[in-house]
Amino acid sequence: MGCVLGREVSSGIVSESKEVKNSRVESKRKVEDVSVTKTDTTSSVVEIQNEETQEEKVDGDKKPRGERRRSRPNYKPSNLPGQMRGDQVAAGWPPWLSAVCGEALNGWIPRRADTFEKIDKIGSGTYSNVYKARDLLTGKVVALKKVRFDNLEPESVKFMAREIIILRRLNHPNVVKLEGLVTSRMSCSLYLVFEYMEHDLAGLAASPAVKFTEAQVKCYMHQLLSGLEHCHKRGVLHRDIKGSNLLIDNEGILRIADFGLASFFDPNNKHPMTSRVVTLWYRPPELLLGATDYGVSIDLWSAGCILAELLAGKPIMPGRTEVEQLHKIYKLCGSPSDEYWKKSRLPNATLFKPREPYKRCIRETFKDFPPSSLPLIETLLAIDPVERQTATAALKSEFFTTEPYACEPSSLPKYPPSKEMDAKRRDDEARRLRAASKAQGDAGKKTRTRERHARAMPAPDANAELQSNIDRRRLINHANAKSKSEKFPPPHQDGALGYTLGSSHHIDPALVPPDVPFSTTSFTYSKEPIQTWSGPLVDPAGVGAPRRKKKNTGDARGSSNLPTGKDKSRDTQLKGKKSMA
Ligand SMILES: Nc1ncnc2c1ncn2[C@@H]1O[C@H](COP(=O)(O)OP(=O)(O)OP(=O)(O)O)[C@@H](O)[C@H]1O
Repeated sequence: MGCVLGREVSSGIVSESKEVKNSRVESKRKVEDVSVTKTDTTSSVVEIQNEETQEEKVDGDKKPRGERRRSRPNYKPSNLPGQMRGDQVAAGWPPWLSAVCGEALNGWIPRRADTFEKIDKIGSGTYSNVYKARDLLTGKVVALKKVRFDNLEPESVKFMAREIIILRRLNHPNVVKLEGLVTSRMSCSLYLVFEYMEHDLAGLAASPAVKFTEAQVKCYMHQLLSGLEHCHKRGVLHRDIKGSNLLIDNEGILRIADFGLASFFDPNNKHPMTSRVVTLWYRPPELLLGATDYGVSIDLWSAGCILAELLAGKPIMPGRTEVEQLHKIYKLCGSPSDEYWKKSRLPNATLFKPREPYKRCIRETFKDFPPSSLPLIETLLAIDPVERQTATAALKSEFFTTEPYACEPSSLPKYPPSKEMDAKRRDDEARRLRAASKAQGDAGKKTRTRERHARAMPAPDANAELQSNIDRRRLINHANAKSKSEKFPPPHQDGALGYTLGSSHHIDPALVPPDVPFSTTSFTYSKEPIQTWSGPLVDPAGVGAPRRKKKNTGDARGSSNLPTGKDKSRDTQLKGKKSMA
């Protein structure tokens, strides 16, 4: 049975068992800002429990999967003394979880699955499914994020652990709050319990019925920057700020969610971190250029993209590939100054330095925006990360201190459900209708543009093009778990996990869009098979074939051996092959 322990569970945020209370766990370092309540409960059986039970039955008499695969419980922040770990297991936590994030479990006992009633599936992420559910102890509607362990690897477990540890360090009205964890001593499944949020900003922005006023944009941006300010003050970088990760409730409160890519950082004790984070459209230039030494400015860039997007009514830089993304950035924000190239020493600088500098044209492009927004956009979208300043500084900018002031969250309209998932459903429905009407000779062109701009390509898909130095084992492991590995950058490339940096990016010229005027002589060209995170090795014969030279067109500057139409279609096929696997 899923919940073998069958002990008392909490009704609220946290519950505390006798055992935990009496143990040394209690006397050890407490996670900040966690209130502890004690409740006695009974339980009733619901669907979630069945799911969990099934999983454990599959494992039969073997150890739970989490335990079996816990080959390297070496996640530093959680290396609890054995006694404490024992106490946590006695309190009902599975050993594998205690091993990787014991610190974050202190003061909590696991909630039982049978104390929740699943209502609906509301989202599905890279490594999780999210359900709307009712907490049977409180009657409150919550969101349950079920972490998928179908492809359990120590790395995935560590990333999940990091998310939990980070979430428990944060406590702010504009940051989603982890209210508890559902698991049991014998279970290898895990649900994160969150307050239920009805909307997300991407869904609202994509809704044809919604057009934000300046005061409303200020209200959302103020909340976003306040949440970011809190994260940054607590040494947390979010690393995936985008509309679909900004949840909004019916009271207009915005909370930053999805800390799956977040990491701790300490400006005084820097470690190299992976540059393969942040969804492409919101990714700052330094990450595209391979920076591994970065800080809060990466989140501020994303916030700048969101501010401009809310005012423009559509994403401002919807690149399809990393190269195209960088090109869009250069066209809007200008290319880096010589001084910046020199001081930044970015790994991909020589690959992406344009032959001619690009002029910055933010003010011209956004001339219809409220004048007070332009200095803030200029700051947040500065090419040099240092110039982006901080969330605290942004909150003091004239955008927020001039009329019309930010409206009160409670005065925001009550929107119908508008999750990104709802937008997807709308798109699917529109597509279905279009297909039907096309058959009658009427292709609904109007909705198409909006639909195409409505969602950012997730970081994983966008990144797939540049993965070449990934070890084969991970590659095969991830072939069936689309984009998961991108969500979980390899720990050996992420200083946040205490590993040293590993491979660097290899750029395949075949993947450069034809309108990008970078010097292709600076692209490395390899006959080695392209490896990606999201699929198997491609046919080396196809990849290594010599390319024909092609004349540059459009605004491309200088000669290029960028792919021809034929090359491109072959590359597209190759890419298709990769992602299909
Ligand atoms: N507290 C919540 N209330 C309501 N819906 C939520 C909540 N948390 C998450 N969701 C929904 O579930 C989706 C996936 O959640 P989340 O982004 O945390 O998972 P993920 O696996 O990290 O996803 P991704 O790969 O998209 O980053 C969200 O886009 C959102 O629509």
